[in-house]
Amino acid sequence: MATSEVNVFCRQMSGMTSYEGYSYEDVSRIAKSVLDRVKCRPHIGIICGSGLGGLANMLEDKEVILYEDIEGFPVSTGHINLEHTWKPVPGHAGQLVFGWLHGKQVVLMKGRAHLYEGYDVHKIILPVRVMKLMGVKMLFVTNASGGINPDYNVGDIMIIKDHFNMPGFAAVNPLVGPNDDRFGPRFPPASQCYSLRLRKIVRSIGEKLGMSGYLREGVYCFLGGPSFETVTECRFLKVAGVDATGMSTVPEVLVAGHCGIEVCGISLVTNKCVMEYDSKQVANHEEVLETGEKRAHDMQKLISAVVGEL
Ligand SMILES: O=P(O)(O)O[C@@H]1C[C@H](O)[C@@H](CO)O1
Ligand code: HPA
Repeated sequence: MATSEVNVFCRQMSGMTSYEGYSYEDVSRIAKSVLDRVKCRPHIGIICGSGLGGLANMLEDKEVILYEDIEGFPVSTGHINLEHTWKPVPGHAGQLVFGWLHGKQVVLMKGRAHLYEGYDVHKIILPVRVMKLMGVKMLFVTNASGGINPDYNVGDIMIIKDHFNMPGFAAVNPLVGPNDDRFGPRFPPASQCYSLRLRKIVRSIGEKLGMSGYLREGVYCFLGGPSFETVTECRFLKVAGVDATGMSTVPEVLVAGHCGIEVCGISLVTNKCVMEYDSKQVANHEEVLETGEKRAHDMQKLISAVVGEL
């Protein structure tokens, strides 16, 4: 039985109607069609969060493919503004950029899709499985987040040591659906998603680069968005042991871990979450982008130095 037939069978058996995943054969075809268009053979993948795509400028011998030219790739949905004009989500371009970084072949995602755009979680993670079948062994995932930990400051760089998959409580998990063992096991562990080896390298290089004052290690929480959190939600996350919260990353990390890619997650704390009921402070995407711009250079310096060390 072909995998696509297995998928149909599983759906019929379980009464599922909403599974929108891609079969192993689909992903193989897409990976091959991408590799056919570039010379690069990447071993390292990088996913750039809001405002952090500037890392692409550091690549040499760049080759760029637009997401819209790749079968199945999610494109940024944007929004209609008050002049009734369509605008892409600021900070989220849609380019797959191949090239060399410190002598290593890398593939970089400039922009990613999010649940809040309306995409099914299986669509969001397609690029990670495509990376796997292109030969990627290590993945760096970055994002912008709001600081929950009261000791954190705007501009802090947090090495992710663990995550809290809040939508996972309602079975919003990219591994829901028929499992194909060629990707990974049915019931994968999630307690070691973030490589201790890579965390140590990032920390030691960050220290050498003089970043100790704003380099942290903590827990990232994934929420669906697009609304920022209420005060009560932020207080709940603090009690749960969360240090910073955002709207991405966890689906990609779960899928990378499932298929044996070593993962490193780095989060830029772009704003402080509102923890007081009578506060006049409000979270907003402009602040996220502004902090992203200010710290983009440091984030790029850190990731490129780590890649150089590998
Ligand atoms: O792709 P990331 O997680 O960096 O994007 C962040 C989270 C939301 O999409 C948006 C909120 O400002 O930026
Ligand atoms: O405060 C925030 N909350 C959720 N997502 C975010 N992304 C950047 N900042 C935030």
